[in-house]
Amino acid sequence: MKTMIYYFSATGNSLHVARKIAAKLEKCTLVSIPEVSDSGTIMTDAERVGFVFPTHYFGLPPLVSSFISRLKAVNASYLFAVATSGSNRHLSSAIRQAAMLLTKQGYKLNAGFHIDMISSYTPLSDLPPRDKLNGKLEQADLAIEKAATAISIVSGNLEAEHFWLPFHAINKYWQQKLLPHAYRKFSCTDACISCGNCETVCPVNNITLHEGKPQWREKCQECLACLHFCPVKSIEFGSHTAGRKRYHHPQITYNDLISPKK
Ligand SMILES: Cc1cc2nc3c(=O)[nH]c(=O)nc-3n(C[C@H](O)[C@H](O)[C@H](O)COP(=O)(O)O)c2cc1C
Repeated sequence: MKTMIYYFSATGNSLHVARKIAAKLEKCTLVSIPEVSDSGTIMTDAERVGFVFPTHYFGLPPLVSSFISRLKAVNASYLFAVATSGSNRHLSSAIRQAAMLLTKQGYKLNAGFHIDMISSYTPLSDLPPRDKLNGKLEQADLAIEKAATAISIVSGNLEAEHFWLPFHAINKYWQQKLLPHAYRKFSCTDACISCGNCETVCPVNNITLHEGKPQWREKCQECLACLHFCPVKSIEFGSHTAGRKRYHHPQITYNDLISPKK
């Protein structure tokens, strides 16, 4: 069964999940959503089509919603979505949102999974200590294995999202009212070594170096890849990230996340 998995990942959690699922399937291709986001309609003739993405503000990242709305999966008989997150699975509308977008396109979401991992949203809370972090990722690997098995046997397992409507509303508010101004909250300290990693790792090419220092424009998705992959921790977002740890999934590197076009 020909399979296509479209993923978006800023700090590697979702890419790790996408790779683990792909390893269980024959004839599976992984495609980075930002890589194809500039094209209009996205066509695929795969029979099994999946989406793997982080939960952003209790729902879908806008890049992912826009992508799903433009997909033409002409032969698809099984569609699945996997949302990675940093906290409790019930506080999300991501799978429901993906299902609604697909319904609008005339498709049915057959399976949806939440994988609790490590939160990349360090403006809210710092990372756990290393042993706790590793333990959480081990638990996540078990959940990924279960989801991958279900997907490999085309099981129709759609995980419930209780009270999804308020979270859907929060996600829309963030997308419409807060996200357009998010880029203004980034700053760069004197520790910056002008390496350009932030510019290269930004999935939407929203950062340029000006006199050696990063400048953020309006297209920001608030994914925080720039902050987490700065080798000298010189990038801050708002006033709470200073002194907090940086994160990427231990099995995913900076090179795995940068676009081959760069
Ligand atoms: C802007 C933003 C908002 C987030 N919102 C949530 C959230 O509402 N609930 C949650 O559990 N995790 C949230 N997270 C954490 C991510 O969903 C989680 O760390 C995810 O696995 C990151 O995936 P990635 O490494 O593939 O980017 C948020 C992260 C970011 C950057």
